[in-house]
Amino acid sequence: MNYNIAFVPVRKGSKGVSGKNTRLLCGKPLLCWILDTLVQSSFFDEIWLATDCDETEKITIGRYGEEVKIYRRSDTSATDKSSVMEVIKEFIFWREPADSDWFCLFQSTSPFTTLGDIKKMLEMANSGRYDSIVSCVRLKKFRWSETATPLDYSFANKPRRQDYKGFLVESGSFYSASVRIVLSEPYILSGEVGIVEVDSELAIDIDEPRDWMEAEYIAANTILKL
Ligand SMILES: CC(=O)N[C@H]1[C@H]([C@H](O)[C@H](O)CO)O[C@](O)(C(=O)O)C[C@@H]1O
Repeated sequence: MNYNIAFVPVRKGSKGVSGKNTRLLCGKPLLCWILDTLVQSSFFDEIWLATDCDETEKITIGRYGEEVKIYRRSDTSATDKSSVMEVIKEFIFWREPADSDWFCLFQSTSPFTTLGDIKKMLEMANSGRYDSIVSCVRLKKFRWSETATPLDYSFANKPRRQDYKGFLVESGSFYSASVRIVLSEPYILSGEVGIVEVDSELAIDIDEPRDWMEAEYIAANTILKL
């Protein structure tokens, strides 16, 4: 069994939807949707929130106590230009987990990540077949090239949507890898990559105000009705 570390980075200066992590999505701060799921899962040996923001820290301590640990990320890893790898590497240099530990990044902007998706990802991790794992969603759209050529069919043989397999797109929900990969490679995905295909109805990645409205719709009409 791997030693599993869940890591959720947030920052106060988020653009697109301002203050989104503390904003209430159907009555619950956005950040708490993924943290609730991680805590309820009991799949993780450690759950970390990496933040530069007092308010997210306060909400997290108040709701989860010791169950979610706080990592105060540096200002340099929390600018508009910072890549997520900066805060991940900063955290790992500080925390010094074992090379064989399994590091799981969850984006709070995908609040409807399910226990089933996480279980599948950790089972794949435990199988020892993968160096890293990413969540993807299947889209049944027909892509076109910039030079006006259809990429997914020929004019002579266009499939019906029901018969079309579609293609996979990163959902943004989670990314995971052994600590060895995270430390030695430029990106969290590397080596033999496994894919967890997640439900396209739930796999939102909140970036723009329009995404927030869609998330509210999904929360009200799907999640809270389950
Ligand atoms: C792990 C990772 O790569 N995260 C990146 C995500 C995903 O690429 C996106 O959520 C996929 O949908 O995009 C950003 O938030 C963005 O471009 O603003 C930057 C962030 O570093």
